[in-house]
Amino acid sequence: MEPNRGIFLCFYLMASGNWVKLEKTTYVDPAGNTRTWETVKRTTRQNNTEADGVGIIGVLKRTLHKDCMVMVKQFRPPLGCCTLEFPAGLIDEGETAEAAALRELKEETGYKGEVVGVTPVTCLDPGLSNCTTQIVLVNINGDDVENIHPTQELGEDRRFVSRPRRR
Ligand SMILES: Nc1nc(=O)[nH]c2c1ncn2[C@H]1C[C@H](O)[C@@H](COP(=O)(O)OP(=O)(O)O)O1
Repeated sequence: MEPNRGIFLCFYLMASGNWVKLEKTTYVDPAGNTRTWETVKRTTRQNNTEADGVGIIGVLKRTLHKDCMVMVKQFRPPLGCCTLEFPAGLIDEGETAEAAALRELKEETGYKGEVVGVTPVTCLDPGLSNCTTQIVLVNINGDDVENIHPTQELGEDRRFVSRPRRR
């Protein structure tokens, strides 16, 4: 993202919940016109961090196997269905993006990884939200005994449970 932050005049709170809030942002555009924008913000962003969360590209490396990308299938209430996603999650108080990535990878996939790279802060939906993410590249040693039988530690509300097919 560019360092130029524009000129914000005020933020009018339209609605607020435990996790997100909706604001009307009054700002001056590059042509000098005063305008408004409806903006969604997370209420959970920690102090001293520019990123709300991390997305994790986890590469599973095993002897005599091709490298695999690790993805998680989980129920997502905003969509009302399950999605196949890169592991991801919010950064906790006092946590670095690297530490959040290793913690979330373990929670969501059961794998223990090693960070090999981190992107600058990115925004995936800047027309809607100021929500920001850092993508963390993680190698997973699939030959490591800790990674032979990984167990997901996702909350019950987000776990994907496969049901028997109807006949
Ligand atoms: N927008 C949200 N609404 C909620 O009602 N609850 C939410 C929102 N965003 C996050 N959460 C909750 C759900 C989880 O219990 C925790 C942690 O989520 P995390 O794993 O860090 O992030 P995601 O993978 O992006 O859900 O927060």
